[in-house]
Amino acid sequence: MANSVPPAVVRIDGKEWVLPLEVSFRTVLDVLAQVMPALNPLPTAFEYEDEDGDRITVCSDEELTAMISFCHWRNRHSGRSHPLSIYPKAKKKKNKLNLEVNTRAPLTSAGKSNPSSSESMHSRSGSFRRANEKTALVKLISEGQITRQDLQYLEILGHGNGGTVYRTFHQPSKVIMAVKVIALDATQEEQRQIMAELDILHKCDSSYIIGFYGAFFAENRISICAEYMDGGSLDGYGAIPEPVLGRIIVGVVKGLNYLWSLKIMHRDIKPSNVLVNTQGCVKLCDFGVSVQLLTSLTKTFIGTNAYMAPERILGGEYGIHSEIWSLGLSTLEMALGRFPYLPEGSKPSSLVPFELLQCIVNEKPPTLSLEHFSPSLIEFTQQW
Ligand SMILES: Nc1ncnc2c1ncn2[C@@H]1O[C@H](COP(=O)(O)OP(=O)(O)OP(=O)(O)O)[C@@H](O)[C@H]1O
Repeated sequence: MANSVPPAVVRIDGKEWVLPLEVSFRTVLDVLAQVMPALNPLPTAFEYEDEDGDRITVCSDEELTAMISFCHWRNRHSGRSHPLSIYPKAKKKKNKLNLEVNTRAPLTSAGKSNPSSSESMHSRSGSFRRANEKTALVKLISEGQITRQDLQYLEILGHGNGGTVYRTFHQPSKVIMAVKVIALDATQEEQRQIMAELDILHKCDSSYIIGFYGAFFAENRISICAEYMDGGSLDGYGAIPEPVLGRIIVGVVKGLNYLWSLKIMHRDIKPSNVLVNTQGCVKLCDFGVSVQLLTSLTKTFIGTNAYMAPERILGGEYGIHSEIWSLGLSTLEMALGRFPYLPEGSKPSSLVPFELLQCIVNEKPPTLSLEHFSPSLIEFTQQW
């Protein structure tokens, strides 16, 4: 079938190249190296500018697909083939966990070093990434709701208490996303309320919060479509070295601070709800924006949350102090590589034994030893 959309064309060092169908990221890097033979070191990624002039980094086939979607979108709007300039880029070094660590102060949008936020995990490549996601989001929202027919489930990323998360390809936008499918016992009215409450996620705009693409009900299941994080959740990394952990915690605290500024409580802080990607971004997911969704989930939820603060176990009021407890316990778990109340090698199951809850309520909170950790990390984990 003839395609009426002008093809995607890139401009490399003044030369134009019509991107072949099914072009791979590797091929684009090879072409870059051929067109610009003086490049040293060889590029491992490249950049382009989006419609706001933000630089977007491409370092995978998925990101190349997003760039091509952007070219097509721009061509459709202008009605002509609009070459997109791309620029070679050498990638930063990665650490043992494959997380990119930004050791310099991050750059402001004006490109200057910002000393006041030198603790930030959010590197400039993180902001490129965010702009990339923003383009995808704007495109998705302008093209309407996501439906089941648009989704191609690729693999299971994990199972939680309420549902299953799939790495999923959204055909119309060519975006890879994470779709969480939860079986729910909710009436039509409750479903309508959940959708209305989830709407606030469209307004969340922080580099420390997972991007939200949309949600839909099909039969008695809700599918929540969110940004895919290729590093997964932090429950799978074992003991995280302190310099990396420090930066992760900065990201988590910034994410929580952002949610609290919107009067949203997370309500489920734990390592499996902190996601990372290979760009070095740290983002929070699974926070409780929908009261109705939480209510419907408790109808099917069995077990107890092992990260609950003592006052919550005792039926007291939930507040920021309860979130701080869960943050502290999660920090201990990520530092030790095991749930701090349980002996080495074991994981807290969803069905937490009564003795564990008793222990949380009655015993002194666990601590880190000075032998293995810095005084500042120890002090941080004792702020509950
Ligand atoms: N956006 C995402 N990108 C990549 N992986 C994800 C994403 N969201 C979830 N996952 C993976 O799927 C797993 C299951 O997630 P889910 O939210 O269902 O459960 P959980 O947080 O592990 O447990 P619970 O349901 O008890 O909160 C996570 O542990 C994580 O590894």
